[in-house]
Amino acid sequence: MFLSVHDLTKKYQNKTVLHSLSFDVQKNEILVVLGPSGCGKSTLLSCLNGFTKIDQGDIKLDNQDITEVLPENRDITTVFQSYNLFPHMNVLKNLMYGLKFQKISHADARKKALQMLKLLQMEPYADSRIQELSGGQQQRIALGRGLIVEPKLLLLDEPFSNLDEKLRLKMRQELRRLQKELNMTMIFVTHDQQEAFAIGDRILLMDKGHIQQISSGKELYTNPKNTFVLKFIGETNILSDDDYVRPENIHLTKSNDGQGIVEKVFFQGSTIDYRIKYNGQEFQVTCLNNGKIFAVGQRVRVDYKIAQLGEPK
Ligand SMILES: Nc1ncnc2c1ncn2[C@@H]1O[C@H](COP(=O)(O)OP(=O)(O)OP(=O)(O)O)[C@@H](O)[C@H]1O
Repeated sequence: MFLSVHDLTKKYQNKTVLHSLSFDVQKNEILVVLGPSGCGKSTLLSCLNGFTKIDQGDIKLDNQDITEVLPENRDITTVFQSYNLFPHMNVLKNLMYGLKFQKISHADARKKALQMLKLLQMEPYADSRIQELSGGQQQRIALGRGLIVEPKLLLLDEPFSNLDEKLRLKMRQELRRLQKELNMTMIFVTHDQQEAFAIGDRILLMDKGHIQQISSGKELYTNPKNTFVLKFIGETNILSDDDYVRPENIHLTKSNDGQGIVEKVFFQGSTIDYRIKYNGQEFQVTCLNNGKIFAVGQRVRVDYKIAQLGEPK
């Protein structure tokens, strides 16, 4: 395994915030760390890059035990939500800055920075001042500064959360493109599950410093291991301790003697969400908008197949 984390434990005073985490990351993989606010995502990154000392466990990167290695010698770079760009340097110089600590000539550093600008599709901005760039452009340069040093591992801590929705979607695709072109290994932290699905080869879902599940996004959604995963990922109708049905897996048919009653209609554009009262329980249902929209008070037949926790649907 390229990155191997074993039994990683972190305590602040007497409070354990990371509980014996063990996981691997393959070379050229993007692992997304997902979880609610305060679950320990940033602390985990900080333990990996070495800025936070761990209490227990070990970390191996590319066959080297880096548990006790100083941050600057770990060959790991972190890109943060705040861009941390230098306002007094132009775009090209900001990119070249990352190479300052590598033993390469000024001319080669400049050449590499120009190549990176090309890869980022920002060639016209080489001489621009940082303040002249939009938020998305600044984020792209911050990403470029992390990528240019070609670290063994690139850590990204909610890098797109300052961007508007449209730009965020674009940057997700951009990141995947850059990762493929540069063959990078990345760990990407987010609390946004759509972002996790879009970016991650696999997702490590965490809660209160414990790993709840590590798998592909599809597996996380269709085969949640426990109630936390089930409730955290997507919407769901819980029927009993282990039984549930996802809103899109409920089929409604107009029927005057149907046992379900439409209580609320939420028009979403391409889909329509309904709240249905059926069998003494409220159900959330998502239907494709095929032009036939049920009205509030309509009686409907309700069909679904029950899914069970921990079992493939
Ligand atoms: N320096 C510190 N001293 C004490 N407790 C800390 C410190 N840093 C983090 N914590 C605690 O560790 C836990 C995990 O925090 P962390 O910032 O890693 O969570 P997170 O998942 O990144 O949250 P968010 O999504 O809100 O950024 C929290 O309970 C936090 O209060």
